Amino acid sequence: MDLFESPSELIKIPMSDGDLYSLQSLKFDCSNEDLLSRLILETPWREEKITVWGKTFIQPRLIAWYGDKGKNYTYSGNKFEPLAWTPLLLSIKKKIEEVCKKNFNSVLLNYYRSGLDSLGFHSDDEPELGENPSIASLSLGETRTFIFKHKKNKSIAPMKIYLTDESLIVMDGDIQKNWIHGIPKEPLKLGARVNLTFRYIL
Ligand SMILES: O=C(O)CCC(=O)C(=O)O
Ligand SMILES: [Fe+2]
Repeated sequence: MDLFESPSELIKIPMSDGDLYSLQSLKFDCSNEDLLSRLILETPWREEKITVWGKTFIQPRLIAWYGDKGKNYTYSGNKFEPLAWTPLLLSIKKKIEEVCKKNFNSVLLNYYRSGLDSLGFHSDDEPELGENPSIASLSLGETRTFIFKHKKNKSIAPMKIYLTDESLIVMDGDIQKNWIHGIPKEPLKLGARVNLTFRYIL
């Protein structure tokens, strides 16, 4: 084995009450830069609304939902019928399934146009994901900060993870039951980021 080769397997990140894994760098057949620009250009991005305490806001990022036919999904009160898989997304899915040794049947794409885009704290605990879902999340482009906060135990400090270009994280086990996660705004960051979260819908 080449000692300087980056690991090709997921590494467990120590965390209480949940399972979190990461892989620093996942390479595809085309460069990750090409992948990022193709995803930005070729995806039919949607702006979604979210209603909080009776007030409706436009979510500060764009999204797109792909998956197997019939695998509908409710997210932030919005119901999604998935778009049909593209060859590009299927090839990314295949690679991620090999690394994770798991199958996925849907993917949510998030497009953060700049550091002004963000994602509010939430857990991915919708019933259609089942008891302890495995969610594999690929990052392309600008590094953004992923913050986990424990839901009940305030003595457990929040955890910060830097989601760098071409990194993969996998959330598993009880993580959605015990933690919320989000991506805060970082107004000084100008670069775009696309995130793909692969999920298995029952
Ligand atoms: O953009 C990210 O890395 C997080 C995405 C996420 O948590 C979600 O889509 O549920
Ligand atoms: Fe999430």
